[in-house]
Amino acid sequence: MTVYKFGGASVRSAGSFHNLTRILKTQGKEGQLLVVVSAMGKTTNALEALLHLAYQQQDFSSEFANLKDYHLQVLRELLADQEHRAFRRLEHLFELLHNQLKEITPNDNFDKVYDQTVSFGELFSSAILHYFLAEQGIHNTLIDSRKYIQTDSNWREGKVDWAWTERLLRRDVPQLLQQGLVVTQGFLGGTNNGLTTTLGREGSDFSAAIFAFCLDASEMVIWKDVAGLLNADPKHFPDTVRYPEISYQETVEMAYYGASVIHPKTIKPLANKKIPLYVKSFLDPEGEGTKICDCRFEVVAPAYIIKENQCLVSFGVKDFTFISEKNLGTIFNALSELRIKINLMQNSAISFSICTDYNPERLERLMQTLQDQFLIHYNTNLQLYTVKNYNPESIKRIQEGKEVLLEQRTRTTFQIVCR
Ligand SMILES: Nc1ncnc2c1ncn2[C@@H]1O[C@H](COP(=O)(O)OP(=O)(O)O)[C@@H](O)[C@H]1O
Ligand SMILES: N[C@@H](CC(=O)OP(=O)(O)O)C(=O)O
Repeated sequence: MTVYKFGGASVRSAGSFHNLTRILKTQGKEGQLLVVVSAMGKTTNALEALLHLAYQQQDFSSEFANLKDYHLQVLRELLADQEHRAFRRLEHLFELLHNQLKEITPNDNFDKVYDQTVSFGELFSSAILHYFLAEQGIHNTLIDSRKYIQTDSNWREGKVDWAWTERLLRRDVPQLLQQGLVVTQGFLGGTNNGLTTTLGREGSDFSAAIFAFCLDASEMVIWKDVAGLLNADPKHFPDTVRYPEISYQETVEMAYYGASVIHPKTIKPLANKKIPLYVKSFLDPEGEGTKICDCRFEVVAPAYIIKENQCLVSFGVKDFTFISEKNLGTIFNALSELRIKINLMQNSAISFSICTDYNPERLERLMQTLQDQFLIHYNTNLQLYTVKNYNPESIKRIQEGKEVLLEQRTRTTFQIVCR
């Protein structure tokens, strides 16, 4: 079987749903296909904004109405029968979202209500896709990924119970695939007591890889708005080159450093079973794209990766003793407790610095935890630039016009934290 993943950009309008259907009709492999879909366009951001308003007990009615209108309008454009039961289904889902938002109080665990709220984006899009494909003559079964991808209650980044997930998927999905296409949501999981979890922002690629792994897919395809995996984000670099074929290892490193085209957790399950991953363009479905597989191609072109919205935090000792392993242990424990991930780190005699994604709430809690023991300073609004397979020209290119706050290099990788 094959797994296809369509992200927000490929389902952002009625036209995109038509395009997706064309891809299924023309590119559809002989055999069985499971389609994983993300929330439409920027819906997850809109849901995050709604959640913040509700959490602060502010009025969210106009933002809610906008989101509902957007989805209903797409459905109206897709279905000729304006009385189709898909409308009732969508109305019902929005009612559930509204109830969820109304019940939120500032005392709730934010991360827990985040998952119960932000997950609606994929419930909306998958319902729309299910009804629309059926209308287009593509028989399909919609399954609820929250009932299959089992996680713990590590809200916003649920840890997958692989054995349980595999058992559930293998029990039900193979027979559904024999009857036709299976459609499901990316990004979502569920706990064993029926609560919703999410797998981390942009986690639908990872969802697709979980399905591919558990169902022994022969290949997985992620459909994007780019020609394949490129050596840089074309939104920031005008002269990119596409990798026709690249190894899992190169890709996982690029994803780790912040190449947002693939979620970093996607590669491991696929590599473990040597399932090839294709990155293809939904704008040019016939195009070759990129094959990511168990190969060892020499990568010649340097790869440029930018992580935005970075924060550089320095922990200094207060008494001129040197930074010790004990100090580092204290800092790492606090980071791990607060789920703050280090993107880059460096230590000197009397201080230790980390570069991390900027999250004001977590940073505030980090300060509270450690300020008695360390002098803590931080800078925000920074970027982390990484060049893999660098050469002197590529280093010059990324340093130009930047104020560099921290620099680090290995034999293959050059990184700067700058503004
Ligand atoms: N190395 C890269 N190669 C290709 N695209 C990249 C790369 N790095 C970042 N991108 C960006 O990733 C985007 C596609 O990923 P994303 O927006 O997450 O897709 P979706 O949400 O539709 O799954 C592209 O539009 C491009 O701007
Ligand atoms: N909708 C979720 C999950 C996701 O993966 O989306 P996309 O495939 O559009 O990046 C998010 O925006 O984080």
